[in-house]
Amino acid sequence: MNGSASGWEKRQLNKYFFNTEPIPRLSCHDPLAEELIAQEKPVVLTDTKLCDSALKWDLDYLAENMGSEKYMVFVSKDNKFKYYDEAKIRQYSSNFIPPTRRVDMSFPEFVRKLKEWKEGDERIYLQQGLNNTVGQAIVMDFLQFNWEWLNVLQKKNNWGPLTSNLLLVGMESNITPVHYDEQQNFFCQLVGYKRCILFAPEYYDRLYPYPVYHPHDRQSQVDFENPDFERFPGMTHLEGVETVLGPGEVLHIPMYWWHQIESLPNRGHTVSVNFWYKGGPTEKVEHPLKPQQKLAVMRNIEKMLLEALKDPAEVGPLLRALVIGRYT
Ligand SMILES: CC1(C)c2ccccc2-c2ccc(C[C@@H](CC(=O)O)C(=O)C(=O)O)cc21
Ligand SMILES: [Zn+2]
Repeated sequence: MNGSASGWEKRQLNKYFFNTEPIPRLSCHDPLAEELIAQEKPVVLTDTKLCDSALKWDLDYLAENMGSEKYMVFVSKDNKFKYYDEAKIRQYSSNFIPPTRRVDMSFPEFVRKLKEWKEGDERIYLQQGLNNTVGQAIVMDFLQFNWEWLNVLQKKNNWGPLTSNLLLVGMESNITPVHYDEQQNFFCQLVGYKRCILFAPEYYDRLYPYPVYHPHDRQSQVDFENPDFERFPGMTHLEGVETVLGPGEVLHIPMYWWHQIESLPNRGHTVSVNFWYKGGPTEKVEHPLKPQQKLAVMRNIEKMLLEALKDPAEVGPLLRALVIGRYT
């Protein structure tokens, strides 16, 4: 199954309160594909062969070849794996309780836990940067990725350097809640199926990101399964795009685009690799600014105000005094 989930498969997906349109699915040879990437719009590329050498990365192969290193595994009491910035926990005065905890374990140990898992147990999600500590066979597969295709796109779009490749091995039904990243992302699905729901960057006024100083910076405060429309009224106008990504398919998640990623229920564990690139420099600033640029401006204002006021509790009142009755 991929992309246009058929009837019974659609019923398998969580039903949310917002509508979505399908993300275009194109061949990487279709000029429209590169056009959408240049316009910073999401697109599924069905035939890049980007990670074909890794389509064999099933649990046994990875356990066999991921060396005896310990890998970063997140553990959650429910099926949500919300990112949090450990560095910000210390600065953030109030008592922040991390929603997941980090455990380091060897790959064979991770596979055993996956296979022994039963309803009610904590869920696990392996997230590990691909680096030279992984086994020789994995490095060989990695070197056979379709780098020339990626390098051409990187140059055409004037992106910065590739900063990291994350290897992700998750359980069916695991959810990474809606958030944005400040990098361009090519997201490759290798094993299993992931539902990817995306929202345009201008929806920052409908997805209510946490304050920048909060450990959950860049995450939405909204819980799609339990939406609080009183607290977050902008959600009622939310509209997204989505796709179900299958093995061998690549989704471009443009920088600042919100995304929620769900390993499909009852379709087995998932293996993905992502490619994060720094965004390119902004040549000449044109007005009106793009939503992505406005988001960057708002993040800088928050940081400056915090630097000036020190106490996060003073930021809201000052911004209200600045805006209400004057800019509203
Ligand atoms: C949830 C998790 C494991 C995590 C925990 C703690 C710190 C960071 C992260 C982190 C970062 C990226 C992903 C991959 C992907 C989402 C997905 O595929 O689930 C995604 O959002 C992207 O590629 O941009 C997943 C995670
Ligand atoms: Zn992300």
